[in-house]
Amino acid sequence: MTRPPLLKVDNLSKVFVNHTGLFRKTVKTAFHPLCFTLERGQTLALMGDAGSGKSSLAKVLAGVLPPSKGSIYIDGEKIEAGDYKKRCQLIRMIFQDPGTSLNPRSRIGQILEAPLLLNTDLDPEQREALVLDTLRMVGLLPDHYHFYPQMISTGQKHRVALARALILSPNIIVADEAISNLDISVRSQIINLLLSLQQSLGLSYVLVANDLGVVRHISDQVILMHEGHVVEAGPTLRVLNNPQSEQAARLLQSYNNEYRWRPARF
Ligand SMILES: Nc1ncnc2c1ncn2[C@@H]1O[C@H](COP(=O)(O)OP(=O)(O)OP(=O)(O)O)[C@@H](O)[C@H]1O
Repeated sequence: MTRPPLLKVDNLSKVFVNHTGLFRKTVKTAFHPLCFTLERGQTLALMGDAGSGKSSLAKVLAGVLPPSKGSIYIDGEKIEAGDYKKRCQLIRMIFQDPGTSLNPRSRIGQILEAPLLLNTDLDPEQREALVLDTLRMVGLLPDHYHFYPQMISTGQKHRVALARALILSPNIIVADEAISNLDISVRSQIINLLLSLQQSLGLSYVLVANDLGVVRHISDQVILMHEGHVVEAGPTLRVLNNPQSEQAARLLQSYNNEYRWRPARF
């Protein structure tokens, strides 16, 4: 029997309904029904112009937002919307600005311990050992356990955010433009770290990306979005080098104009 894909998304959609008065509401479709699969150890980049639905899709995948319709399967098993405990052991999210998503009043050790307290039965010693291992895995020192977020650099904050996502050993990490605002050298270090973790742990990534250089360098598949619709999807090099529609070509052209990043070696 063939193994199911690691991630299968089936007719997933998101509509925001906001009540603006007693009998009034606004309805906004963030993304229309879409389907895709992602294999183990592979990276999918979500690209598209502002408001095309990338962040909403990332949040629905990670369980931060409930879907309006459709299903998500991991390893062939359907993930139910309310099953947070199971979902966060399979799929974890790094938010748009990891710097501000770290509580300034908590030490790094406490920040990393929090998901373990909520989701595992590990005792304090086991939790501390796992936190220290995870700090090491992302290139931080045991001493960082006692630091507060404001005592470390932006690049180190990104490493902490990555450690927090990794600590429950998920199969998939979803990152919402988590690397786009970094300066070039820090960005290269984080990208290299993501790639080496992917190789050693067999992780899969779904990355909301706004830089063609990054997408070309790290992703295997791309989904191009516009106004909540998938304009084009497929293997990265095929989509970037040979877009099949005028709309996809136009979208890529706008990224070309903003091209900023090239892989660098450290
Ligand atoms: N909570 C919300 N309530 C209502 N509409 C929303 C909400 N969040 C997002 N939207 C709308 O859904 C659409 C998709 O937004 P989303 O943030 O997913 O797009 P995006 O591609 O990530 O954009 P950006 O690159 O600017 O972050 C937009 O029109 C946005 O205004």
